[in-house]
Amino acid sequence: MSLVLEVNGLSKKIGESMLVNKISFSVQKGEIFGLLGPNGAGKTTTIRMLVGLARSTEGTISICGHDIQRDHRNALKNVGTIVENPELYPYLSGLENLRQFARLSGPINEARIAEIVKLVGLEERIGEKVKRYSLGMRQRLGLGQALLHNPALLILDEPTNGLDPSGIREFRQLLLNLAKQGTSILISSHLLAELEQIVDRVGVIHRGKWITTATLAELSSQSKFNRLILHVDSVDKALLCLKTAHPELELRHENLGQLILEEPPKVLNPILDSLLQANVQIFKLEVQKSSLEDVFLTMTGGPEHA
Ligand SMILES: Nc1ncnc2c1ncn2[C@@H]1O[C@H](COP(=O)(O)OP(=O)(O)OP(=O)(O)O)[C@@H](O)[C@H]1O
Repeated sequence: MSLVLEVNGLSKKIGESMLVNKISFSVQKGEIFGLLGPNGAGKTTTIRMLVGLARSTEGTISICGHDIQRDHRNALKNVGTIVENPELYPYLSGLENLRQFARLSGPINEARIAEIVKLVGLEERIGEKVKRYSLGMRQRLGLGQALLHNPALLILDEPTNGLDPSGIREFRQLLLNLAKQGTSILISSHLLAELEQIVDRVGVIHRGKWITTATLAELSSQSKFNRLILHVDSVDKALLCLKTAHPELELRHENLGQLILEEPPKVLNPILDSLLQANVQIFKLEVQKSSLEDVFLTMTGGPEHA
């Protein structure tokens, strides 16, 4: 598969701070790649370098084979972006905004504009002034602007910030459709849950350093804990029985009727046999693995502190 974006040893230093520290990753054609990291991790700084808004201190960025420093114009010709909020004129209609943007970004004809309006699902409202648009509609119009010149790579910095759940869902669907048609997408977020449903791979960044590049399945396989929850009629009876018969077990008792076994053994028969012999009624066995979010939090040093 061909590489649309290749980043090698990229750093950004301001004063004595390394905002981004020798990161390397790549994005393939038609891939949705999530750039994931807690607040202040260095996502925006990275993206600003990728779209030519900031200079790197060291390292290289290549977009569709063009080095961003040596061949700035050809590299950036292949990029569409919304960094922070899309820049829109509120007193112009959606269509006038697109036309204005088209004039600025090169020869783009009316047919392409109409195609974009359809693609971002704004046909019915495109004649209205943008100041009357909801945040979700503005975001879709911004996406339309970014796509007018049919870029191979779309770069989005936290694009669903502030959108309601239905706005997020629509936006997600749009991105999935674009990727299916071959557009590569780099999308940043500080929330794994926002990326989970669309990305092929994620790159985790923390304090400017690259932690890992992984598919969601690979991340999931790094789950740290595994627990078994036994739903029983009497936790006291079950606890007494298991502590005597299996003192090696790590048991916890949190909720009414539930006994928690951390890292249970592979074969459960001896445990269940002991409980049955002690006349404990077992209603349900529940297995819990650490979630992807837990894996991410572990990698980045626990929940964020504002
Ligand atoms: N111009 C600057 N000078 C010095 N430090 C900066 C500058 N811009 C950003 N920083 C710092 O660099 C770090 C990375 O910031 P960046 O905005 O790239 O993070 P982020 O991952 O995008 O976070 P968020 O999710 O909060 O937007 C932060 O600690 C930030 O305070």
